[in-house]
Amino acid sequence: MSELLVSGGRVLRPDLTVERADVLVDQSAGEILAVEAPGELAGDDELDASGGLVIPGLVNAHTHVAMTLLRGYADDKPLDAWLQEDIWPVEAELTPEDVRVGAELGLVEMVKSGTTALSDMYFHVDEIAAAVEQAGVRAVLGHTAVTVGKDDEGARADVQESLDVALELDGAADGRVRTTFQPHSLTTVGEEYLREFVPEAVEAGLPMHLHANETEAEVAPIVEEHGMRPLEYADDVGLLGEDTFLAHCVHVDDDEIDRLAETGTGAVHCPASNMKLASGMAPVQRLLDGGVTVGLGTDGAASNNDLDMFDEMRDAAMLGKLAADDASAVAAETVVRMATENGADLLGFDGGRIEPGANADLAVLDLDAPHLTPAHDLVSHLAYAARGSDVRHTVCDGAVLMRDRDLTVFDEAAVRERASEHATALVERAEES
Ligand SMILES: CSC[C@H]1O[C@@H](n2cnc3c(O)ncnc32)[C@H](O)[C@@H]1O
Ligand SMILES: [Zn+2]
Repeated sequence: MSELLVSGGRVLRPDLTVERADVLVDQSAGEILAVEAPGELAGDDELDASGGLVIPGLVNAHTHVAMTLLRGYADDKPLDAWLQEDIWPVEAELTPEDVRVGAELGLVEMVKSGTTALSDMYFHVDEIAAAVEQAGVRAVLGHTAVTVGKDDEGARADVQESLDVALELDGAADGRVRTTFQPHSLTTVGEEYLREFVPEAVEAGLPMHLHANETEAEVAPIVEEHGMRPLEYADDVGLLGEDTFLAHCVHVDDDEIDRLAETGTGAVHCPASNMKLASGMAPVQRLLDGGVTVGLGTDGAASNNDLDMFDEMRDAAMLGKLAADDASAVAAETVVRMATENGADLLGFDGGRIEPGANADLAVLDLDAPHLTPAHDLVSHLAYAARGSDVRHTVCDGAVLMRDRDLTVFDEAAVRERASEHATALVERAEES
């Protein structure tokens, strides 16, 4: 058994206290073995955490990792126009290789900013799974089905593919890949397909991940067509439950919050995307107070425009206060929990905390920086002051993915160069078509 010692630093404990301690990792089992006072433990290999803070690896609970190729391609538009005028036309030109390269770039960015787990919605999912396997992170993947604009045969094939991919890929990358059934949203997948396929997904035991209640504009057509609020409709077609999490949940009323809590359905807050697309302010504190598990996600790099979960924590805390008109809402501890244990809960991974028996998914933050001085409160720093670039080491499943900011899993320069080439060629193809 090979053991890794993360030594000399301070450790963020599950109760969000900070103590000086060393962390011993069983690299073959991918588990944390012990957290003990400095000097008590020894390992075969060592990661120097002196002057640093050991935190659980961050969990990006809603993203489209391959959309890094579209970073900065279309800005300053609301969701509907952004998708229909810009994003969907260029995505129609994406090749499997583009998706692989875009996913690699996104995973490089994630590992460099301390993210060790993600939940992704996209297509050409084999390519994303291959990139995840190489990156060494954990991921919940799936093929996202859209039926609007397709004939019945095309629509059914797309939803069937979502089921098939979820069943086939589950457990890939030595169990680091799990899967979800993914209707894109309540307005982009027709009712007949939801009524037919959702029970099949439930019967197969598949968790579900979809966009819901993201913009005001998508609520009215659902009420008009189905005579119910979106989440009443989602419940009616069988989408809500303990194995479902919904991205966004911006425009939810009190009854819908109760419904999420009663069914055990999770929510993923994506503050940067909601601000950039002017989708609205999610009632995060009300969701949490109502008993909903809320994780945190960046959404894709085309609506953010980065995949840095430290940014996301800061945005969530700031926007949460504005939404609640209360400076005590969505406090520092809350966003740290959202980005760690809540995200791990939603994704079904036994992580998000530094304690014996938990997955050995962690990041070491370098505190030796002007913007992290003085150190009155390190939880405050995580939420409000730290940046992804402060991460010194990243470990997932016991493996060191980044040591002293050098990636062990990818040739970063080569990934960036290939991604730039693919992004340029992709946009040229889209302009020609
Ligand atoms: C068909 S794969 C997933 C699909 O979702 C699109 N997407 C990216 N961000 C959002 C968002 O905030 N709301 C809805 N859909 C989004 C992405 O471009 C892919 O087409
Ligand atoms: Zn999304």
